[in-house]
Amino acid sequence: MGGGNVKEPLRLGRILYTNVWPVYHYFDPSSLSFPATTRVELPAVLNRLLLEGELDMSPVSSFAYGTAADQFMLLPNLSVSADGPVKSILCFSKKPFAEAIQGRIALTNTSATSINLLKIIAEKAYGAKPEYVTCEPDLEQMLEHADAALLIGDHAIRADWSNAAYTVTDLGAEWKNWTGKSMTFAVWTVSKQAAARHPDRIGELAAALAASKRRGLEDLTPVARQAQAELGGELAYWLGYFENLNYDLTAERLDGLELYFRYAREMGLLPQEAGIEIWTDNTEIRVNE
Ligand SMILES: C=C(O[C@@H]1C=C(C(=O)O)C=C[C@H]1O)C(=O)O
Repeated sequence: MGGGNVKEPLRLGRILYTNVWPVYHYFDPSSLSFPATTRVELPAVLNRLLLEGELDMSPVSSFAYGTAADQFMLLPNLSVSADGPVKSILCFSKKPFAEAIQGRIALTNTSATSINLLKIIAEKAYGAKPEYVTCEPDLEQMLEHADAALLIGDHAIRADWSNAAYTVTDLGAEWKNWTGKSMTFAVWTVSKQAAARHPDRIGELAAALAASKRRGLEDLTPVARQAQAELGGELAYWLGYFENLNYDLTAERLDGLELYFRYAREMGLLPQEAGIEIWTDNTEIRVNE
């Protein structure tokens, strides 16, 4: 028997961006056998809420997990990853990328993984020493004061649709060209405390998300139609966008993520080694109360 108060809701987070929709399209928290609340927020907000103990399980920036990996575990086979271009982690510049990143870079305040990925690429791959400023995700304002601007998620997609004049650099593609590896931007992260208190709930939740993802990926058309209805664009764009993303957490994904963590550690962006721990049904010692 799992411990914990049965009336106490499980506090879930969900990323506001479209990129997670294939995982959630057939997920209905009200059909879980236990009460659950959901906060839908930008990644940077979810990162803070999870790290502060305000959420029990949420997809968060993989960088945020890396900052406190000892207190959290990852739900199996879930991520937002790309093996090459990602299409929504985009650096916009007026000059070619290699030149623009020598100057001042405006970083979206909605991200943690991608802003550090850009620092790693700029400094380690290009030997640049840029100046960074953190900004609201508004491309025109960002480029008023900077040589390059990084946007993620729907902010990047919308900016890409309406700003043909800029050089657009896809950081998933940059990472792949440089390292040969995939990049994992977000991971479904559960606090060890919640996993110990409610192992049965976490198991049921992981199964429900896995089932929703399986159905969502089986036929992406309903997901793409909803994205088109809510955000505009072509159906073919959204189908291509979702088909291109990876939602698994295989050995190949972990390999790419571990290299990212290693580089972040080497640059002093991460305070400590981040060992990756995956939740399984029997990870936790179950406390009988
Ligand atoms: C692919 C994406 O992945 C994301 C990037 C994140 C980050 O940079 O911290 C966090 C969550 C994901 O939404 C995207 O937002 O475009």
